[in-house]
Amino acid sequence: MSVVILDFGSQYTRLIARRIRELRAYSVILPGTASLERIKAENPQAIILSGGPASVFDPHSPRPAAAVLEQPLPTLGICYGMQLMAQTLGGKVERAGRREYGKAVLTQHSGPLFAGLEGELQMWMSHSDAVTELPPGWRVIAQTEENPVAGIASPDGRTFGVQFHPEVVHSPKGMQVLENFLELAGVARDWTPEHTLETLLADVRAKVGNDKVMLAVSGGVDSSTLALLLARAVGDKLTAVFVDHGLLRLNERREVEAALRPLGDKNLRVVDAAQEFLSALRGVTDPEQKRKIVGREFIRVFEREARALSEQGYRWLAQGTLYPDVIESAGSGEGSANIKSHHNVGGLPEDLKFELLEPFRYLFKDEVRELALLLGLPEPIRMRHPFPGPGLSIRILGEVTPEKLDILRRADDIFISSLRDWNLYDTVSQALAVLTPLQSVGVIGDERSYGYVLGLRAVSTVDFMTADWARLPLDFLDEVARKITRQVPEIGRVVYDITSKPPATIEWE
Ligand SMILES: Nc1ncnc2c1ncn2[C@@H]1O[C@H](COP(=O)(O)OP(=O)(O)OP(=O)(O)O)[C@@H](O)[C@H]1O
Ligand SMILES: O=c1[nH]c(=O)c2[nH+]cn([C@@H]3O[C@H](COP(=O)(O)O)[C@@H](O)[C@H]3O)c2[nH]1
Ligand SMILES: NC(=O)CC[C@H](N)C(=O)O
Ligand SMILES: [Mg+2]
Repeated sequence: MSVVILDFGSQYTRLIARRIRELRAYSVILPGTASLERIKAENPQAIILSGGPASVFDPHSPRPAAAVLEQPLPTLGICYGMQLMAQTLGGKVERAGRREYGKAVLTQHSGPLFAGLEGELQMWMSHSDAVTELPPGWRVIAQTEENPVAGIASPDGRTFGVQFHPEVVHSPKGMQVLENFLELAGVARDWTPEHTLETLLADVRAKVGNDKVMLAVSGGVDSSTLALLLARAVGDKLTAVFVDHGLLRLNERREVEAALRPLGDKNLRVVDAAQEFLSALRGVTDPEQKRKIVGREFIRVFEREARALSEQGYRWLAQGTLYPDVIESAGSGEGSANIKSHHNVGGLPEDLKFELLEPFRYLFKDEVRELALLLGLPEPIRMRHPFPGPGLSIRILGEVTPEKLDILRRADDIFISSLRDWNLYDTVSQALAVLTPLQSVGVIGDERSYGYVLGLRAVSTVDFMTADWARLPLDFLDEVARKITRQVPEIGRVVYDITSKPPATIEWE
């Protein structure tokens, strides 16, 4: 039993799948052009047509097989999906007089798709085409000020189209719309994180067979959860490698080694590669170049270890890659833009000798944390703030030098330990310090000083795709700034970053 999501290239297709999982239903994403037989093979109870960048006027735009829209299963078309439905079934789509982008308000809505939702509803829109005539017998079920056809229902009341995107967080009641659709369609709601875990275990076993797996493990939640999953799936075919690239935080290597000890000495390798990383980064200031260098150096270390450890070599390199890493690196194959090359995706060298094993590639951080709970990952690692693979190299703006690493380590440690002392660590999703190349003038003991500007950043977020800056108490920030300028004399000024994502990202590079 499943919900089949037909993908027409929307940025949000994976988000639709994620929402369906959150509603405890099982979903499968297929290409928008999949045949009806292929769809039927998934035993669907309902179908969702995603949005997409194409326009239904374009003769080359992707279309569902003709029979798909004529079959009787309950279907929800979102944006481009709704436009496809309307056009194919005898209605009309036209270029809208005014585009709708961003927040829109449904001034009117009616019927079971909006059950439990009263009054005006804010929904996120992103379209320039609009349905202007309905297929015979269909009804309008939602309108905005700009758009008289923001939602439509079929004559049998089981198939719907919505011009807005119920799957994004900026549609605060969008989940209710999706849930209503699943209810109306009678979709089974018994898909739990336990099921996800079983599916991942089975997939890994089927893929790996008798081959050996090298796991890149960082002590972060994603790769540590993956370590437990792989240990369960493939047992002693697994070797975990933790790389100390010289870009770790104060005491981090010791802490990570202690945390990973349960994997067993035999299955864990800690590699000191600081010299290689630092010399490869020498003189480099461009953020993308730094990321690519780190990505390449990581792989060179894994290749070397693989050769040293086993004659037959390792076929698989496992990484704790998540979907946001993939989207931001434009590796999703869905036409999204390159925001930054995550070292583990867009930063990989082209001549990679491993096959990648990335079971979490389509999951989001909070979903991995759910799996971590099931697998018994200790709480401090499960709730640890993320720390990017390129480490402090992307938190030192400009060139990375040993001196700057030392300054940043001491400052970062004061910030993070103060968060713990004030019991604030768990109230934010991620916190970090950034060393800028700026220097500014100050006065200490009547003398002029000239020190670096340090940025502090703390954010709250669920999926790390969007984030808001954390409203940390002013007394806390005051204490941290005093401590840092007192204990790290190279820093002359401390600033707090009050930018959300978007428009900024969480890291500064
Ligand atoms: N120092 C490291 N040694 C070995 N592998 C690493 C290291 N840092 C990162 N990686 C690999 O890169 C992947 C992506 O890093 P990322 O920081 O996003 O995930 P994580 O460290 O597992 O979790 P978190 O996001 O909580 O830090 C990791 O899952 C891991 O496979
Ligand atoms: O392993 C990683 N390799 C990378 O290259 C990388 N870049 C960003 N991040 C982390 O991803 C999340 C979103 O970050 P941004 O808002 O800065 O894009 C935040 O949690 C970042 O810390 C990375 N993690
Ligand atoms: N987000 C979408 O699905 C957009 C659909 C179509 N490209 C439009 O502009 O209307
Ligand atoms: Mg990490």
